[in-house]
Amino acid sequence: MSHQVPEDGTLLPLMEEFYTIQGEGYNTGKAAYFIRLGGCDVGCHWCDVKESWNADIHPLTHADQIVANAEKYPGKAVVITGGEPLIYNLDYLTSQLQSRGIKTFIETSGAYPLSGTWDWICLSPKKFKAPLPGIGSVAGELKVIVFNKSDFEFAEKYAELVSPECKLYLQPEWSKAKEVTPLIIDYVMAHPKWEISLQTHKFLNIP
Ligand SMILES: C[S@@+](CC[C@H](N)C(=O)[O-])C[C@H]1O[C@@H](n2cnc3c(N)ncnc32)[C@H](O)[C@@H]1O
Ligand SMILES: Nc1nc2[nH]cc(C(=O)O)c2c(=O)[nH]1
Ligand code: SF4
Ligand SMILES: [Mg+2]
Repeated sequence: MSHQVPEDGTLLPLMEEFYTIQGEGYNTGKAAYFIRLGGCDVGCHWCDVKESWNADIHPLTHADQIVANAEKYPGKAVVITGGEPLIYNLDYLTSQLQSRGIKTFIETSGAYPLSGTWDWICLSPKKFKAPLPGIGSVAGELKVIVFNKSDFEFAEKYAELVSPECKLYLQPEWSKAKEVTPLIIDYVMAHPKWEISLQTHKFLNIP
């Protein structure tokens, strides 16, 4: 049975939600409630959450319920991730969160139209399905995953498309970290507009 997700954004396929510490990028170290929506067709072969790809196995959940769950925690920030969260209309969910004083952060590939109102946008572009034009100018951070050395050139291409204030991160692909981390270290020292981002939650053994 395939989901019919209403276009008003009131029902969303929810894979999981958990309170943890943002492990990656600019907001690393901050407590946040994670909302992971199911569904993604970008197809990164190294994706660390392939269980999210099929939206149909994740229950349609009312956005009001998600907001009520998020509100229980003292950390007043949520990270909306997936899957690819921009497959869905996030206007209702984010406006409800913000009206309760909760900051809205998103992790996205940018491959779908931007919806929602955001306090922070992390754009992580992919070779497998390019971001739509426009999201670069509103991203607070660009976080490129480095799987091999061709990804440095890919990263520079997107660095030209983001705003001058956008933070620039290179993050090792987890399974290739042993090989690519030394390359990233050298690259950042030679091109210091870039910073390294590590998936610190995986070292801390937290979700
Ligand atoms: C699982 S994705 C979900 C959000 C969205 N689909 C995206 O790709 O930005 C969350 C973040 O994890 C990164 N990521 C996914 N698999 C990874 C891996 N194997 N190693 C390092 N980062 C990874 C993505 O690039 C993205 O920044
Ligand atoms: N702690 C923690 N930080 C994260 N930052 C981005 C994540 C994601 O999967 O989107 C993630 C995640 O899964 N856990
Ligand atoms: S876009 Fe994100 S969720 Fe989709 S396959 Fe790539 S890393 Fe995984
Ligand atoms: Mg993750």
